[in-house]
Amino acid sequence: MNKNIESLYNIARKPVRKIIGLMSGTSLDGLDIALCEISGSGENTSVIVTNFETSEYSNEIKKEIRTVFAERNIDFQHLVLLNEWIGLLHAKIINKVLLKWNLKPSEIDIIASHGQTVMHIPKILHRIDKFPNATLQIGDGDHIAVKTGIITISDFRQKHLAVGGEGAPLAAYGDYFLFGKKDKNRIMLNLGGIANFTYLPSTMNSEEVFVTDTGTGNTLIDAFTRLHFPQMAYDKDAKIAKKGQVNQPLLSQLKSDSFFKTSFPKTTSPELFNIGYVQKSILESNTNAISVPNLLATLTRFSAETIAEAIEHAVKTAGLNINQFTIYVSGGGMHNPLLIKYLNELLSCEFKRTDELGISGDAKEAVLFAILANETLSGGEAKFGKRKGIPSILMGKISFPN
Ligand SMILES: Nc1ncnc2c1ncn2[C@@H]1O[C@H](COP(=O)(O)OP(=O)(O)OP(=O)(O)O)[C@@H](O)[C@H]1O
Ligand SMILES: CC(=O)N[C@H]1[C@@H]2OC[C@@H](O2)[C@@H](O)[C@@H]1O[C@H](C)C(=O)O
Repeated sequence: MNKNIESLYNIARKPVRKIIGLMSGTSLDGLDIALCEISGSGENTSVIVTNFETSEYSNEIKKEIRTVFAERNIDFQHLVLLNEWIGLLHAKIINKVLLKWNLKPSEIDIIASHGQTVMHIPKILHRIDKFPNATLQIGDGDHIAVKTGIITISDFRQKHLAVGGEGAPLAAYGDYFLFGKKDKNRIMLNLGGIANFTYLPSTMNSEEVFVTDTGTGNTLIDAFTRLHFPQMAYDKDAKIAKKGQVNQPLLSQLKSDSFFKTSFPKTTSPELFNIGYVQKSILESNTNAISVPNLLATLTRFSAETIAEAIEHAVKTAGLNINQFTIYVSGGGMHNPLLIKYLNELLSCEFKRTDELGISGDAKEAVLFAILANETLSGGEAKFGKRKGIPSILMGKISFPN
């Protein structure tokens, strides 16, 4: 037997697997690295996150990615170069972090790499009949495997597309395995660049579980902060937005896009929610004179209202009331006090962070990819029915170090 297949077989049979989950999201803030000790699979999965770190991207890295990120007209050579460069970069970051954590690569079983999304275009975004839903994550897994010496599972989203999904959100699988609990109605709300939530009903019926994006989370707030204050990555602690007032005509215009009327599950990306989207809404609502604090307050309210309305809709459709739920928040937006204040005003239920369930909200997405890799290796029993958004499939491609 090929030695790599033998290692894979042995890892799959281990009682506890050490899996590094990697996530670099749409905010381009850095690479999240979560070292997880995972045992079991499916509903019997349990995880201990032993180490977590975000390796901040330098301005050079952010600039390189932004030249292609969500852009329709790019230098094609640059994209091809970045695919290799990001793979090498992620491998270098892992090797450095392992040294810092005093761990040898041979102590790690698997790396689960999400890669860097550069374009996410479901049919509702590209609207070209003959083409399917599409998404692209770059940073090839082979580079990571070869440069770290660790078997790497990557490119999770393509399988979801192959069975008719939109390639995202994938959070529901891990959310259900880790946080689903009989007799507890839970919403797992991730406030990333794009916001999404997983609906976990107290029945624990996997066929009722679903996940959907709701629209923008932090991406527009970040984009306009950077546009007006190029030295700032984001509006830390909402210092600027807190000084502003919500502009109602602009808010109504922002909320008028057909995305918000599309049924669940749905996904979106900065291909839709970008600076141009807001500038068009400003023109159409005749609010050109809006101040920067008022604009940031309005964009924050836009995120909050669209999230709250999507959650209310899901809960009402199930014949339940929001006060029967606890919302567990994760993602960088949980640190934005104005966004959290608005969400609290709009949704009359208990809010907590996923930290209270044992997984830090900053680490959650990286952990979720470790869970997907664990399923690919040792799971595959969980059944979610035949629904489009959460098909019962295993995802990821396997790269061997040699
Ligand atoms: N102290 C803070 N105050 C306000 N906003 C914050 C704070 N800390 C983090 N954020 C927000 O969180 C963002 C980073 O979030 P996160 O790392 O979850 O994004 P991501 O993983 O790239 O997103 P996605 O889930 O869409 O892929 C920052 O760009 C900023 O908008
Ligand atoms: C294509 C892509 O990278 N989508 C991300 C992004 O960030 C949040 C939201 O948009 C979500 O759909 C997804 O990531 C999470 C991890 C997911 O798939 O569940």
